[in-house]
Amino acid sequence: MTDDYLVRIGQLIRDARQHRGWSQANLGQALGTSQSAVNRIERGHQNISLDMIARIGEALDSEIVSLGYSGPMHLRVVGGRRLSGAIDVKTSKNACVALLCASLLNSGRTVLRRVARIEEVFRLLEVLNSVGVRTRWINDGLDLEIVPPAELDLDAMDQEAGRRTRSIIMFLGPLLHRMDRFRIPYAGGCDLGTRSVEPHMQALRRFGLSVTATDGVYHAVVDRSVTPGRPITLTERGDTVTENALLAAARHDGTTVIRNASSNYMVQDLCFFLELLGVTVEGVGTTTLTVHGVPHIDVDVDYSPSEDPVEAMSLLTAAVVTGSELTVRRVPAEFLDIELAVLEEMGLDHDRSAEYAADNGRTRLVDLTVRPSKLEAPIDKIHPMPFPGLNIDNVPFFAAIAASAHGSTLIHDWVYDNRAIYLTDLNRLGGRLQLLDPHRVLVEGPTRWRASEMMCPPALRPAVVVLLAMMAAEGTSVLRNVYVINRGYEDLATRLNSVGAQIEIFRDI
Ligand SMILES: CC(=O)N[C@H]1[C@@H](OP(=O)(O)OP(=O)(O)OC[C@H]2O[C@@H](n3ccc(=O)[nH]c3=O)[C@H](O)[C@@H]2O)O[C@H](CO)[C@@H](O)[C@@H]1O
Ligand SMILES: C=C(OP(=O)(O)O)C(=O)O
Repeated sequence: MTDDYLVRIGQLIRDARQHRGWSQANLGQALGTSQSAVNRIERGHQNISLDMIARIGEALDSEIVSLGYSGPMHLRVVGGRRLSGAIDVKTSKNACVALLCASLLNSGRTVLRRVARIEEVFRLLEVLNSVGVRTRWINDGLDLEIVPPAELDLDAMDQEAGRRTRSIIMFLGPLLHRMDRFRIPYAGGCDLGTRSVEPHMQALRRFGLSVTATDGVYHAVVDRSVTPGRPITLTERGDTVTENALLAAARHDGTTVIRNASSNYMVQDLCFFLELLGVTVEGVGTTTLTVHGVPHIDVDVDYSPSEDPVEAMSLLTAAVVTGSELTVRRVPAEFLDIELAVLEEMGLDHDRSAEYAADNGRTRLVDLTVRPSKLEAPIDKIHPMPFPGLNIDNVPFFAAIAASAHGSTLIHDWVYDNRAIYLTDLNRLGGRLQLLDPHRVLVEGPTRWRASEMMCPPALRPAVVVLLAMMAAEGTSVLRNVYVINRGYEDLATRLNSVGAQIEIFRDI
């Protein structure tokens, strides 16, 4: 291997080690070697065999390099290019995964229109297929047809696929109506620090579900003599917990009141879908949902999930950081109200079209044209709140936007333990972000972005933010192992290229 390769491999190893939170000594110990040997490897001063690379990858739980086409996908970004034209927002990951789980309530055929072809959906489809649900892409791969079997074979479940998504937790609500005992794997998803499932258990206990967790598996038992009775008050106004409670209430023979419910976009999509299944949901868009369930659902149903506000925010951010004029079409503006108000205060020059209805007939969309603007840092901190507050998943995009603005911006992500930390990866690209504590980042702008080569942070939104900053940086950057981006965005590189970006997809060796 040439010295250059040794240096690059060394950098990848250092990145992977730091992402794991390990010191060189920790890695040395795991490999049965010394800290100084690890130091030499990371600086590219030590010849290293493929076998050693594989061992390091295993120790760090990260594929450093891989052989063959199916290895991790990387992006090579030629930055500093202006974007132009128009780009459409796709349907949301978070509604699609909830609707896939909801299809388990129905004995009939479910068709979901324009489902985003993303890894998170693929994982859930693998799980559904493994337990006997027939799914196929129809209409040239645009739409998804789902037909459940009379009996699910949960013992055959693809545990590996299940463990890679947090959404598997939303099997609990539908399954408790189908069987008295069952097992599902622990919920996974982005590495954002501890994410409690306790609120789910607290809500579903009211439907007679008790769960014990051992060896990576939830063992669920249902006591059918237990019914919710009085209103269920959620201890957290979380999205998936609200969805799980809705899924359980949908086939409960009676009325269930859910208080402190999330009224966020994916919950609304689920409510509209449940209505098509014959379930009545009062209070959609509010924090109290009253569900009139139906014990047996056997209908052929056809639903169009709405557009993704977080993807819309990502595309708007792409325009802002590259100083471009870009039209983002099909933006679910009602779920970006605060974000747009803040951007307006910061000085973003933009136009909105008149509103029009999404294909579900309910969600309101607009086309937004963003123009190059001289942005000022916002006076107040950026912080998320459950809807109708600023969307939790949109907070990371404000780090890139704040870095483009004049002045300092405080970003307070109180929600996740790790997500704000990953934003400091922007410093590798010339950003000036100071981590004040695990939840608060101070961003100084404006930024002269510079190209760099780095690993994707293991969290979806920070990873996209890094990609967007690479698009703004003059020169060629490399972003390695972008599975986490593909988890939530369909063909992002190709679609950004269609409006003027230059991003090449490649794999190792
Ligand atoms: C598949 C899906 O839809 N995923 C979304 C969903 O995940 P999900 O519903 O799984 O979110 P979590 O349950 O992990 O909640 C996110 C975090 O917020 C905290 N929390 C939440 C509500 C609350 O009232 N108080 C509180 O403290 C939780 O403890 C947790 O730390 O919602 C998250 C928060 O919007 C989004 O980032 C995810 O994209
Ligand atoms: C945190 C996210 O997703 P998930 O709940 O699927 O991990 C996200 O969409 O940013």
